[in-house]
Amino acid sequence: MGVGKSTVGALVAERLGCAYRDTDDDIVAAEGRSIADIFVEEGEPAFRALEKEAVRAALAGHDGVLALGGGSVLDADTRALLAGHQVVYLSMDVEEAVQRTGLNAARPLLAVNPRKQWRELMEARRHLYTEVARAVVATDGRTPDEVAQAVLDALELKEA
Ligand SMILES: Nc1ncnc2c1ncn2[C@@H]1O[C@H](COP(=O)(O)OP(=O)(O)O)[C@@H](O)[C@H]1O
Ligand SMILES: O=C(O)C1=C[C@@H](OP(=O)(O)O)[C@@H](O)[C@H](O)C1
Ligand SMILES: [Mg+2]
Repeated sequence: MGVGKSTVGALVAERLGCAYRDTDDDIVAAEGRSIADIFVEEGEPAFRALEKEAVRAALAGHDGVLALGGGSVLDADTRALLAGHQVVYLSMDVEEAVQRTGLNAARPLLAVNPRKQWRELMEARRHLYTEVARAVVATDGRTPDEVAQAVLDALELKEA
């Protein structure tokens, strides 16, 4: 969460001259309400069910760069679907995470004690990110443009 998947995903798509899509945006558009509202009104399991279908639909119907929500890898079927794709795991340390997400209420899982929540989420998820990733790109101290270039380099892709 907050590592720059959405920001860098759009930059990578621009450089490759291909389409960009973000499953969180798809969910918000389909539901007509924010991620935070979905969490509050329906709870996390309901959000995860929407997310699973959003990722499945995007992987089937989109050709280009896809940014996922940070929790999408919690679903085993989603991880299996990702196996055929060029998945990049963007990493950062906790201090960078707190700076990037700040006190932003858009991420309900970090709403209370973001530093502790982020650490705990990463401890639970790190192995899943590593499992699905073809490449790991560290983002600490790098601008979004530098991260986008590092992603292209890691996947050995050339700018269009
Ligand atoms: N490399 C970076 N350096 C500094 N800030 C960044 C970087 N990448 C993204 N950000 C900022 O961090 C915040 C979270 O980025 P976002 O792309 O929404 O992350 P994610 O989709 O992974 O949650 C945004 O305010 C964004 O502008
Ligand atoms: O990691 C998570 O569980 C979440 C990450 C968010 O997306 P970003 O990773 O784009 O912030 C969003 O899907 C939701 O708030 C839950
Ligand atoms: Mg995002």
